Amino acid sequence: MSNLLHVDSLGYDINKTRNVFSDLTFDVNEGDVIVLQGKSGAGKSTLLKCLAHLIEYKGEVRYRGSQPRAIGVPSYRTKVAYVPQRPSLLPGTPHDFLKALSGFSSRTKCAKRSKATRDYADYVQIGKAWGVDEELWSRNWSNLSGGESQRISLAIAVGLDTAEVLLLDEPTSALDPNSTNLVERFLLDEMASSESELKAIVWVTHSDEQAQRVGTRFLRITQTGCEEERGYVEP
Ligand SMILES: Nc1ncnc2c1ncn2[C@@H]1O[C@H](COP(=O)(O)OP(=O)(O)OP(=O)(O)O)[C@@H](O)[C@H]1O
Repeated sequence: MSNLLHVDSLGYDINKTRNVFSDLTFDVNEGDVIVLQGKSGAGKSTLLKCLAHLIEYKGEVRYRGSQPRAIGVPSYRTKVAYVPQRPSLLPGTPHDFLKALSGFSSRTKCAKRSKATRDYADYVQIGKAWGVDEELWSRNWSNLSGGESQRISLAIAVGLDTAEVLLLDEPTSALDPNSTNLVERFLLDEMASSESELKAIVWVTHSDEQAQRVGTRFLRITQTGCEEERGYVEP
């Protein structure tokens, strides 16, 4: 299986003083669903942000052998995409957001099946499969529930279909068991489909059951490094 991300001696300090983690070295390969483990505050969300090149870090991350800056950070982020646990409060509606996103040239260039220009209806369809009513796409983000905005953000990330690696931060934390099941199934089907760009997921979850259902690898991070576990272990 080909290597997608190589993470070498990655470290993150808050304000250059407090060390959150250091010396994280691991690979993300095609077919991996890596469940990130670590106690609360260990830096799981921070690690995802580093991998998405959203915050400054020490060490190196390479995507298919190249550094994000060499690829161009906006293009890199279309290939290695971060979906936050709680979408930051965006202006306007999800529909407005999609229109703005579709206009970014980095996305248009990367789209294999012209999904950057795919119909609004296609995204709505993905959302519908997860129980998101069409009407919600035209509602202001600020008036959506946590679970609604979480599913819509994920539907947008998956629908764009430019990312080979998705970085998911507790993607179903606000969902009921049925919606959780639908989202998990959809993501694993996308991973298995040769039509989809998606080739690997780094997944943060606090659910033991979910970790067992979706994980193919289990990586524990600590302040001083990371290690592979045989399965999910409660922090
Ligand atoms: N901007 C920031 N300023 C100060 N401290 C921060 C900042 N961002 C994160 N931290 C701290 O860094 C540490 C790692 O946070 P992070 O959210 O990555 O942990 P986590 O493992 O995802 O936690 P949880 O499992 O509770 O979601 C925490 O101690 C957090 O308080």
